[in-house]
Amino acid sequence: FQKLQKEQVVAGWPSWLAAVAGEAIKGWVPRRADSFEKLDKIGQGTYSSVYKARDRTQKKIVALKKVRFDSMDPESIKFMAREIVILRRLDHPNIIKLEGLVTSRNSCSLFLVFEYMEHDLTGLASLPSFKFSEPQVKCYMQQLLSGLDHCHSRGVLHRDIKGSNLLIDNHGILKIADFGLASFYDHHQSMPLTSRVVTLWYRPLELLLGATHYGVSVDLWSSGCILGELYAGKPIMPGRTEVEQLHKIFKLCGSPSEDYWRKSKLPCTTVFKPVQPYKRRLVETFKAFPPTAVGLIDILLSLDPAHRGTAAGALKNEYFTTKPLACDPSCLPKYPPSKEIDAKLREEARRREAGGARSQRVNLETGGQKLPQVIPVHNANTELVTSVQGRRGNSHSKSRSELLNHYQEEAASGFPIDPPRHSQAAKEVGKDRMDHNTKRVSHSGPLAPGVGWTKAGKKYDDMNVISTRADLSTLSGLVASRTSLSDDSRDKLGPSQPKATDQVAKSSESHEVSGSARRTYRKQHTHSITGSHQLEKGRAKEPVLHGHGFNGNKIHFSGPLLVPSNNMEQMLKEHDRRIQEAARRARLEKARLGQS
Ligand SMILES: Nc1ncnc2c1ncn2[C@@H]1O[C@H](COP(=O)(O)OP(=O)(O)OP(=O)(O)O)[C@@H](O)[C@H]1O
Repeated sequence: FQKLQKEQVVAGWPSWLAAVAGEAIKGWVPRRADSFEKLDKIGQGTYSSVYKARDRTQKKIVALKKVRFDSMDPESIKFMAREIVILRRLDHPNIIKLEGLVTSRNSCSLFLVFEYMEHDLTGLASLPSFKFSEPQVKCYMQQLLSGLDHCHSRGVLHRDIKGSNLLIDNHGILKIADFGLASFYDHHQSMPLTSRVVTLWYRPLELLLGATHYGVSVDLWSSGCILGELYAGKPIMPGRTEVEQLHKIFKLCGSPSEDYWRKSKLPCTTVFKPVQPYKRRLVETFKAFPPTAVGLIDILLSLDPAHRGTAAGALKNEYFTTKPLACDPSCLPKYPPSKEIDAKLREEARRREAGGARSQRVNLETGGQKLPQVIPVHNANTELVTSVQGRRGNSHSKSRSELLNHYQEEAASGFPIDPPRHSQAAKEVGKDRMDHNTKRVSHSGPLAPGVGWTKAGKKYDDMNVISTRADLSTLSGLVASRTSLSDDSRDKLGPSQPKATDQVAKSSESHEVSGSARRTYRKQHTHSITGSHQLEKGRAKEPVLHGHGFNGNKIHFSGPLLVPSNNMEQMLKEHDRRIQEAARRARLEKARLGQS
């Protein structure tokens, strides 16, 4: 082992990487930073900044993902390296290809080199002038499911399937990206995994109920949400909090059978089980969609994970065998470039945000025309970016720090790490990531305009038939929540980007449940709230679920754990009230900062 480590250092790898993540770099040599010319910043993730760059050696454009971690902390390195190990395990036309790593013996940073992808599904769906045709939706879904089938056949769960992680190149090829939350899994689901994965709107029931033994079905649920979204033109279950998400699932998919509740040993079932069952209304809600699409959505959004089938099975569904068939990717329209413009406008918005109330006044005075003056963009792209900016804001309640805390999962992943000696170290990593470094990002959002064949302009309501035409005005009201990032001065790939100072909404609390099921658990997650619902920077608490009170950061649950269904409505009202209260405080605070 030490010999291999030495060899890797000789090959040019930094010792901190070779020491703890040898498998991630095995057989590779690091690429030199000066063999790339950094162009635009095109993406900002929870644990990364992504740049468009020119590969001087290969003479092509690539994406460089600069991953953030603490090179002094082995756990942090191992966690980051898992993404690399997983990416290297995969090899499929519908999975993003990791082409190399950029670092050097004396460097503390690491860049992942990817093939460059011009678009993502969320961005394309946000194009106001485009509507996806049915063959096009089928084409994207086919590629998504093929990529997923490959992941699953190699023992990998993606665990964050959503439109912004589905990248699309200029030839119409879709590739699944962002394996930062991915994990290896065993088919028997014997090893526990964390339930704190998958962006909220795409998160299946069992994870919301705290499941720790799950499999490919979590990705299939997310795919069902994507399919529904592509037809509806908006996210089909856009919950703002976990409780609201559950409620949306119950209203659309019905509540689980008595048998499900009885058999499932999920931690939160007693808390969330409604007294009156909810009827499944999926078919009538989506009655404007083609029947075969509804049939597949119905399977993918099965409450029981076992009924969701497999990606391979979904590919054989009659949805794909009925005319109109999926088109060939090469037949898909060519879209205008958006990533750089998207990134520049985000940056511009950030600057304006940083300028506070004063610059807001300036924008008002100029009739909001400031942006196009700074960045000359094609009209269509201006619209595109507006809606893209909108759709990037979404409740993204994932916690990589919690993943980091989840040692069993690391073990299940097959990633070669030592068993934890003391869990506190990892907790500190998680804490550090949350508090000092990343604070997590809320991101991604709706896949905007739907296929658009019926009922234009119908108001969206969970219980109403969902319109198949997007209301873009609601989308552009979404606000992305971004992390405050510290730029690495050791970044050798060119001048560092200005610091992102977008608002971060963070929620962190521990719930203490008293009564027969007394237990304590911590959860930390981020909310990105739409429009005026921005949460204040700092700690915004989730609502009390059932007549319990806050005590500092703890919520004490006492009394019956069974929540009567009418309390769900009450609970949601309370949610809204708290969110609005937080938003009001945030506005006041912003105004105060603007004055000072
Ligand atoms: N190969 C690529 N080509 C073009 N753009 C890319 C590529 N990879 C990533 N991006 C852009 O960068 C963004 C962030 O990348 P990625 O999702 O991998 O990072 P992350 O830190 O894991 O983000 P997240 O917080 O969204 O999970 C993406 O949403 C995408 O827009």
